[in-house]
Formats: sequence, structure tokens, C-alpha cells
Amino acid sequence: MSRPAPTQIGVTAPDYDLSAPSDVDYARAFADVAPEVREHQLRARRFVQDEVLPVIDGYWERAEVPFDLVKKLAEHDLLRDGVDVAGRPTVSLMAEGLASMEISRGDGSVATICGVQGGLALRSIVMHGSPEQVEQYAEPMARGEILGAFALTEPTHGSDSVSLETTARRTVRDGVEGYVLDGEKKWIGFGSCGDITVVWARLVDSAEGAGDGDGQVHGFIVPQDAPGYTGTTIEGKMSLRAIWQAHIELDDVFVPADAALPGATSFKATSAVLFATRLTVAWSAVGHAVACYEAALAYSTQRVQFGKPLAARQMVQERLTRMLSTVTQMQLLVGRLTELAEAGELTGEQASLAKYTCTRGAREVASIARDMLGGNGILLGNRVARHFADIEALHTYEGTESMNALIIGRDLTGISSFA
Ligand SMILES: Cc1cc2nc3c(=O)[nH]c(=O)nc-3n(C[C@H](O)[C@H](O)[C@H](O)COP(=O)(O)OP(=O)(O)OC[C@H]3O[C@@H](n4cnc5c(N)ncnc54)[C@H](O)[C@@H]3O)c2cc1C
Repeated sequence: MSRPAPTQIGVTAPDYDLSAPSDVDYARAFADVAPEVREHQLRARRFVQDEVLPVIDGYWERAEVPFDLVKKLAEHDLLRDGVDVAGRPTVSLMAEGLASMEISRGDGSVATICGVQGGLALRSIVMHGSPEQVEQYAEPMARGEILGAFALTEPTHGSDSVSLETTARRTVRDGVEGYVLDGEKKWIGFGSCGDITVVWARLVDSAEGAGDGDGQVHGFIVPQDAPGYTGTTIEGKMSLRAIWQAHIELDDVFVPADAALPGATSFKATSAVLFATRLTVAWSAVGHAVACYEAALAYSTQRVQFGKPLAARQMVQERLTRMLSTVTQMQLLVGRLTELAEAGELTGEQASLAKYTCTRGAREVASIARDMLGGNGILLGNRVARHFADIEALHTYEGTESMNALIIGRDLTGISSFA
């Protein structure tokens, strides 16, 4: 029997109007933010409405990176993820958090693009780089002219990334002092389609065995076109499909001495970058949850079954309340912890609590929303399915739910379960 040839299936238009953005802020958690903070949030919201939502489902379905959006993010000064860049306005942590919430409310891949480029790669250079490195990279990265990756995770070291095995050895090649890097990295955003990768590697003794390695984790800026650098895009992902992660092989990759980040000479430097981004991931989780909640609310008021809108049913109203309750708790938590961060008082354990609580909450809210949209809940055009899938990556990256629970557990009990 002949069967029809497979065709490219387009993304269906939404069945229901789920688009009207509003302030989902029942406890008025962000009602009193300064006007410039609010303006930054609204800039991100407008960007999502005008630039992201009209195109993102197609990119997601085709598993393509929206490089044109990267440029536009830069034009709106949203690509640097609030990281300080000379000559650009300082963005407060609250403003950046609210912007992350808005961008994730639109799409998780786009938010992750900002997180990788600004939050991880650019931040590593600004935090730990020499003045010359900052001068060379910061502004071009904010403009989106140089795309950066952050390579910590390895195929055999994910949660225990502190045990990473990628090595750096001092060497002199063609009369130039530098380092040779060897190893593998996995899950590296922009690692196959960017320009540079901040590689975290252990400095071990050189071939001469001169005792010139300290065994510590150091950071290096590696051009992606360096000989021996191979970045292969990981295919078949069911989450964050509009940003590529790479499997990177480093085979005898030489970088000159000035590629080393002078301030990144132990794993503490890596942790400092991750500490700064953990709260941002929590904000992103709030954005996903808000998107799912507002889609469920809109759908239940528009969808009629048994002669009435779904929203007229007691069970449906209870579920909407449950979702809003979770969203509100998440918002109050990230808002308060961001205030502590702005005062320089946020602890690592509190940042873990934010990530743990908000990614858990987002998963719950997305799950309820997916169900409330019935069959339409699995259609890309109705948004919830994309958020539902994307939250799975947030749940795992920048410290899994379990890892963050163990960090908090160690603080509560005084007993480390890691060793
Ligand atoms: C979409 C995506 C993007 C990413 N982007 C980047 C990036 O740009 N750069 C980068 O460096 N990395 C990136 N990562 C990697 C990410 O940080 C790791 O996936 C994460 O740290 C978890 O590591 P793993 O996947 O190896 O899981 P594993 O560490 O193998 O964990 C598997 C499971 O075991 C649990 N587990 C592990 N140890 C324990 C324990 N002691 N007790 C109890 N449970 C435990 C974990 O919580 C998890 O549930 C990305 C990952 C994804 C999925």
C-alpha cells in the first residue's frame, strides 16, 4: 500500500487568544519597583511581544537558533543579561530579574541565549578577566558580534563538575608561551556555533613534568576556530530546541598565555559565576510559570464545554487558584532574595533555595496548565507545551533540583551528603 510522503508540518496558529500580556502580580510583589526598573521590565516584555512570540514556535519546531533575534536582543541591550559593561547603563539585579522573567515568559531558548552569552560567558570575562580581555570582549559581546560559550560540564562530570578532567598544561609553541588544552565538554550552549568558549580546565604539570601545574581549575578563553577544537551540536533535544548545545572535543588545543583569565585560578572563580546566575534561573522559572498560568486562565474563560466556559467550574477555579498561589510564592521569594542580593547579603544556600523552589513550582504549574488545555495543550501554537518542555532543562541546568536540595540540606543539618 502506498503511503503519503512525509511533509513538513507547520506550526498551527493558536486556537485561542492567549496573547494579552498583563501584570501577573497578585501580591503586588513588584508594584513598588523604581521607574527605571519597571522600564527595563517593560522593554523586555515589549521585545517578547513584538519580536519573539511571532516567530519562536517555528524556530523551536525546526530546532534552529534565531540568530536574528540575538542581534535584536543586543540592540535592546538585553543580551548581556545585566552584566556590567563599560559605557552601558548599570542594570540593577531587580531590573535584570524582572527582564529575565519577561523573556522566559516568552521563550526559554531565548532566555537561555541571554543566560549563556551574558550571564555565563561575558560574566566570566568581566569577573575574572584582565583589563585587556574585558576591553577586547565585553562590548563586542554585548553587541552580539562575538558569541560566547561557557564550558564546564563534561560527559562524565555533570553535578560533580568540581572533579572535571579537562587539562591545561603550560607549553611554548613556535616561541609563544601558552597552554595546551585536552578533554571533552558536554551540553555547552553556543559551543558549536559561537566565536569563543570560556573553558574550565585543570592546570596540571607540563610534559616536562616541571611541577608547574597547581591542580586547580582555571578559566581560558578559547577561539572556537582554534585547531583541535571540535564542537558538535547535540541533536534530538526535546527541550530548549531553539538554542544549540554542543559536545566539545579539545585535542591538543593551543592558546597563548594571555588567553588565561587571571582571576580564574580555582573552582571558587567558577562557583562565583554560577552563584550570580542561579537567581536569574529562578526568575526565568517564574516567567515560565506565569506564561502557563495566563494561558490556562485565558483558555478556561474561552473554552466552552457542557454549555459553560471551563472557568465556570469549581474544579477549574481551584486549579487556577493553586497555580496563582504557587506563582505568587515564587515571585515573593525571588523578589525578597533579589533585595538581599542587591544588599550583598544573599548566601549561596539562599540562591539554591530560589532555584529549587522556582523550578519545582514552574514544573507543577506547567503540568496543571498542560492538562487544563486538553488536547490543545500539546499543540506548539498554544504555548504551554513549549514551556512545559523547556522547564525540564531549567530543572537540570545550573545545579539540578537534587543538587540544590543537598546544598540547602548541608546548611540545615551541618552534614554534607556529597562526600
Ligand atoms: C539544555 C542544557 C543546557 C546546558 N548548558 C550548559 C552550558 O552552557 N555549560 C555547561 O557547562 N553546562 C551546561 N549544561 C549542563 C548542566 O549543568 C548539567 O546537565 C547538570 O549540571 C547536571 O549534570 P548531568 O546532566 O551530568 O546529570 P548527573 O550529574 O549525571 O545527574 C543525574 C541525576 O542524578 C542526580 N544526582 C547526581 N548526584 C547525586 C547525589 N550525590 N545525590 C542524589 N542525586 C544525585 C542529579 O540530581 C540528577 O537528577 C546544560 C544542560 C542542559 C540540559
